[in-house]
Amino acid sequence: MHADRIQDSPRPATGSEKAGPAWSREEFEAKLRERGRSYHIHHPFNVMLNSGRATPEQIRGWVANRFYYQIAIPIKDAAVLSNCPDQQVRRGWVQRILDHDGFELGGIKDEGGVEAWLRLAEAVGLTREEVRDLRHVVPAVRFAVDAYVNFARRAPWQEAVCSSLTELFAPEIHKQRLATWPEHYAWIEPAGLGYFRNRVSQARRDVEQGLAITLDHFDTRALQERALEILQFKLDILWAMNDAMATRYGVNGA
Ligand SMILES: O=C(O)c1cc(C(=O)O)c2c(n1)C(=O)C(=O)c1cc(C(=O)O)[nH]c1-2
Repeated sequence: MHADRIQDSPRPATGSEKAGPAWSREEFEAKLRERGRSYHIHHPFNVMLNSGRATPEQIRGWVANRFYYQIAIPIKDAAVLSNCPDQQVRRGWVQRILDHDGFELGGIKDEGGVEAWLRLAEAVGLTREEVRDLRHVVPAVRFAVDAYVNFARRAPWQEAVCSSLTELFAPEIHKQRLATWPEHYAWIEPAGLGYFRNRVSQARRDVEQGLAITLDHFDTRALQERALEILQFKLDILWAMNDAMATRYGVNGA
């Protein structure tokens, strides 16, 4: 992981000649998207889950461990808000907290993503209690997730925004689950997959905002390279979570 380098390195010089000229917005966006090659969609543990080779125990292990990520996301987003002096950005960003924590306002009620994840947990045969008390969360998953929250607390808010850009690649992984799980895991109640359905459109909207901020802020070559490093740090967090789950629950061969 690159956490130490990201958190403790000095800020890069802006406009440094050594770094070369800034990439155009299109080139920069393409470089960010290229990093999708190290998204956890390619991790052997995830490939196992989505190709139908996982046992119920492995699926339960994944759902229970991922819950720790789910509850960390709104805390991470609150950290971004707390560091951000731009009202317009906060107005957009606050939606992410509502997406996960839910809300009840003017007669409209949305239970939110954390609740949807608990429904997924029940659909795969876990109790809400054993998920909420985090008894199944393996230490390295906890450390990886905590590294993300701590980064968002300590980094300039634009860097924390940039670190959310793994969401560029998330609609694909959610769509993959929706396409493969009902066929491979008929024992899972389909209503339990609602979380993945909701996230396809929510992630697209998140990415629109996160990408616009990143393309605007990281506008020298040195800053653009730093943005790539931050994105890689976050990709590594997701990869490390999968490594930890693979170690605990095993990976079945093809
Ligand atoms: O299931 C996944 O593979 C996956 C990955 C990611 C991601 O790329 O960080 C997120 C989500 N799901 C997700 O559901 C979600 O709400 C989310 C928020 C964020 C973020 O960094 O702010 N990432 C993700």
